[in-house]
Amino acid sequence: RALLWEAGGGGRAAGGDIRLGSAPRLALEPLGGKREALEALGGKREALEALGGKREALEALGGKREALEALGGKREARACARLRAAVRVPTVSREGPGAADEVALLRFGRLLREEFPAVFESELVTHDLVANFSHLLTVRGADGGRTPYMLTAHLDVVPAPDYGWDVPPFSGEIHQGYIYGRGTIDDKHSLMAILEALELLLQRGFVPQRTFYIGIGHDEEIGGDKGARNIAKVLESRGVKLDFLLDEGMVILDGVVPGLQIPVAVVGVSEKGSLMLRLRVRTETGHSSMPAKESCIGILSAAITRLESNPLPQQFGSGPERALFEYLSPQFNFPMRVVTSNLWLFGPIFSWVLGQKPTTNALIRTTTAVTEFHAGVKPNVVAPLAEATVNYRIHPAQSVSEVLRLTEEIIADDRVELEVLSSMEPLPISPFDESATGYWTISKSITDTFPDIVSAPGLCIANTDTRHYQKLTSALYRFTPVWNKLEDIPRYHGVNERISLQNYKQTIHFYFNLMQNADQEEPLIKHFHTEDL
Ligand SMILES: CCCCCCCC/C=C\CCCCCCCC(=O)N[C@@H](Cc1c[nH]c2ccccc12)C(=O)O
Ligand SMILES: [Zn+2]
Ligand SMILES: [Zn+2]
Repeated sequence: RALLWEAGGGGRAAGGDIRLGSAPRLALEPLGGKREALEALGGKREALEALGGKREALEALGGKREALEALGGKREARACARLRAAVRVPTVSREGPGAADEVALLRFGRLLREEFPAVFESELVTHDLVANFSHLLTVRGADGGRTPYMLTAHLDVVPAPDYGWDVPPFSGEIHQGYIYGRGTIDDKHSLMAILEALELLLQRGFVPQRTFYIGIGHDEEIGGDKGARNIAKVLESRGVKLDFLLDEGMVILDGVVPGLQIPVAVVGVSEKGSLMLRLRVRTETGHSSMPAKESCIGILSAAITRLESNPLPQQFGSGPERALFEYLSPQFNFPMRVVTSNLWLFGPIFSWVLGQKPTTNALIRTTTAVTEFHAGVKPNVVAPLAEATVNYRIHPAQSVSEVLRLTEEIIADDRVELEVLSSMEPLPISPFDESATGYWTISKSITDTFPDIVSAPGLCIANTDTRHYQKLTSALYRFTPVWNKLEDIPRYHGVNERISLQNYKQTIHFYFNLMQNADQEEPLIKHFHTEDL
């Protein structure tokens, strides 16, 4: 069937080729494959209509030939279309009971089955649906004697109100060489890239030596208690032990680490703990013409001010952040190289420097974030109740109970009640020494994909599903190869979340390399190379 693509609207012609108004060749050449490319754009006529016309479509591609070259060919164009389709399914997780969009979750499951036929129809692959919406894939290896490993990702996303976005957050639009939308870096890029890599390898006749699992949770953004927790239980009930597990987490940082001249891929070998604390003050209510000296709002505000002006003590040197800077030391510019190679001497001053910016401050201490404040009922009523939420992310050198004790000391006011909403201790440090095969498999796959960057172990400052898998392995790693400049960091859970076409292609290559590297005993040799893709 042919498509008619006229300026100002689409329509289907009775026969013939794709028609593109006044400049057909110009548009078709960069598309490099007519129908396939248009299909790759995500659904023929609908996609073109969504793109809104010839000029808009080309603009959406962000520079015609350049954008398609960035995609690198039909295969990449299809992969890109699949990620865009994934973004268009609004698998939003919200706090509270019954808040999951079950229709979207089911639709997403169907999308995976339809888009990755080689995976879902392979005799090597078993698919388990877990807790209705999560997925566990078992890819059976030829050598049953080798310890399996696991890749994990999540299919849910945080909410994305339209406000502030350059394009609608669930449109998956391409703009100037980037795919925009909620989930493009957290975490649909990783989930789709894992399946793209497996699909490609299976199409090429790849039979893994060792079994591996792919776990896809559906509620990571609200703690993973249904998805990842039950995937882990299924594996535990089967007696599975893992060599290592790789989940989302840390990323490639370019220009984020002060003084570092080259980009660094930080592999999270530990993860901060978390404490969600409700602060509550109750006072007598009544007519606002006769207020008491202090209101619950004033008392709670003062407590919060004390918490914010007394950050918890820095812990530099007692967690994995030290290893990060020691690994990276040769790559720093002159004064920083001296500092980072003599941390025994410069540790305190370096720690002070790190404490000046939110991104690096998060590495060295338990952070205190006041995230909610509610109080008052009416302008002329003395408020009976003021409540706030504080979210601590706990440095591995501290514990939940220590943070609670310090909070009480800092607030020093019995009128402020504390209620623990949820808590989790920091996760242990996973091995990254020479014998840590998981760490080195990930590290080698980073180097294979990005020859010009360094990788280093570090601390994951946010939380992931990995804690649910602790009974299966003590080698838990957190990394996806998303390339971040400093200005990109607020895109996580923020507006204009996006991934470049080039970076998405690299993400697929990373997992493609990893699935082969994971099979190798020393030396690591691959059969299929990304140049063949
Ligand atoms: C020199 C290094 C500088 C460091 C710079 C750091 C830059 C970090 C860049 C990106 C961070 C990306 C984080 C991605 C993983 C995010 C996972 C996530 O969003 N988790 C949520 C939800 C969550 C999951 N489990 C729990 C448990 C307890 C609380 C919340 C959650 C989150 O962490 O809030
Ligand atoms: Zn995530
Ligand atoms: Zn997230």
